[in-house]
Amino acid sequence: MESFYYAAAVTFVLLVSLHHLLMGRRKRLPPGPRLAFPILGHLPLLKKPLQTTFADLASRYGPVFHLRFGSRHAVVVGSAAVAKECFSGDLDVAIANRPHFPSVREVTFDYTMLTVANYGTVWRTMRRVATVQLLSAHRVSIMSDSVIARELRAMVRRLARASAAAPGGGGGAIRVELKRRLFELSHSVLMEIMAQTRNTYSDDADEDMSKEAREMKDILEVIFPLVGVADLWDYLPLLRWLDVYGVRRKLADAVNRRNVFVYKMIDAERQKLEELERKNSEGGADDSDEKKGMISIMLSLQKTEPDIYTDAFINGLVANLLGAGTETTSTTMEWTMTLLLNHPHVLKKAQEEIDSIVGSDRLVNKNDLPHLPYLHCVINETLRLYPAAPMLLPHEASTDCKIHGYDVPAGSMVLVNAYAINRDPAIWEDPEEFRPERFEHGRAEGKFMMPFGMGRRKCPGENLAMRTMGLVLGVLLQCFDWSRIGDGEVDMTTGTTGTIMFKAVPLEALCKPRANMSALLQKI
Ligand code: HEM
Repeated sequence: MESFYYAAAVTFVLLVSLHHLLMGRRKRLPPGPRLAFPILGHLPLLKKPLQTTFADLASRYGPVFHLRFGSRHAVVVGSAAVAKECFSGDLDVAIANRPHFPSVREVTFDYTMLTVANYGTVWRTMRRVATVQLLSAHRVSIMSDSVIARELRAMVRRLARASAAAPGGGGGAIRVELKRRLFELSHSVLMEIMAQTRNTYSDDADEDMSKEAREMKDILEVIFPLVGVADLWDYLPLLRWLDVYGVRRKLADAVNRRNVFVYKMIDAERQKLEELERKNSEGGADDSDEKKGMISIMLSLQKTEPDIYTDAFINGLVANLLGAGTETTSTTMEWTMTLLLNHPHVLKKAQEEIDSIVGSDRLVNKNDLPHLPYLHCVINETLRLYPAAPMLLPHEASTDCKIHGYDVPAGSMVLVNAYAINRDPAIWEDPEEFRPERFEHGRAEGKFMMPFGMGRRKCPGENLAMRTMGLVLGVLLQCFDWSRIGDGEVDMTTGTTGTIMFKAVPLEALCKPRANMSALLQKI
């Protein structure tokens, strides 16, 4: 009997070893560095920012390589051809999930937000509401004439007033921290579209941000740097149990503040909706969806489908869009202005185009944008060099699949290095140079870049972002002259934390109303 147990145990061990051996043989993972640490895998070897480290690794291991992030497989894609393969056909679906990290869980109500939800019903419903009610071409077009134009006028007015109040008789150059103004604008546009709420401003000419935008910026400045794909806190349970670095505490505090902020918006909308319904029952109100904000529309849907449109669902979607829409758009505009300051001839050429097409009797509006091709080239060139999400958002394989002929096991994280793809020397001549002319006269047609991603999880806010950036940059260049503070070039160092490529040092610039615009600026 004893020998029977012994034989059974040996057979079992042999079968398990054979299975591992065969599986190991059959799996052909992409190449990658051999040296890895126990438990942590390659994590300690990765210098930040990751996009440049990954570009170096791609030159050694090829367009798709394999790393271990803790016990997780990570596959990094670094060429246009493989990225296109990833985001078409069945593979696009197979890698449409998002990896789940403890830090992300802290800020996304258990991964139920649009940006981080797995590919499935919740994601589909959120994406549909966001696309139809906020980000469709039709909505964006209506918003351009109303909300965006109004907020932009307010921004120009504040800058002109601050300049008029400048020491030495006014009208001179003032020092402006641009990111704050650009964040304020992106934020107030989204707030108005979602809740038809105007931000609270004091009359102080020096105030560059509303109370609400300041609060949201503070919240996002805590959250974004703590939510990345390769942070030790996410991989080492001990760090989390002891809450080393205070990550959990900081995230919980930021989420509480964000909840207070968003629920206040929702409550205010609920009251407005009740008022509207009361008037409507008396026969006197126009309650068409076109006139409502996104939150009101979801609150109406809540009445018929309460299980789907819960308060948590609405809160999550609003918080998510405020986060996804503000930092990306304002950071891209900050990079654009930085590049323009370091390339004054490009700035001048963009201004000349605006002067000749729009003139100085009115502000740039949405109908002008198709007639300002050089401005469009400037924005495209910025998106190529400084994509706000340089590795998109992380994807995850829901099933075993193949990328570029290599095996990618289910559960692997798939990272696409858009930053490196956009600078691929095989596609772009002198790829590191800022040269908007490369997009002129259809010259870049057929060339590939992916600042907004591709496939099912592609950014749904591209329309709104492109329209906002066109109008804001167009008006800022039309109304003001911009110059650097000091003689040297503006620093281009990128931040190293989180998934958004911030400018390490916020841009400050000198801003002076243009002489040909003084009559219009006084009327605004
Ligand atoms: C210059 C501005 C922007 C850039 C460069 C940008 C870029 C991106 C990228 C690269 C992704 C990830 C795609 C992927 O994972 O494959 C993404 C996702 C997303 N973006 Fe944007 N974005 C911008 C503006 C906006 C705006 C204005 C909004 C909305 C108000 C928005 C909402 C979202 C959402 C909700 C997702 C997640 C989509 C999903 O997972 O299904 N973005 N964006």
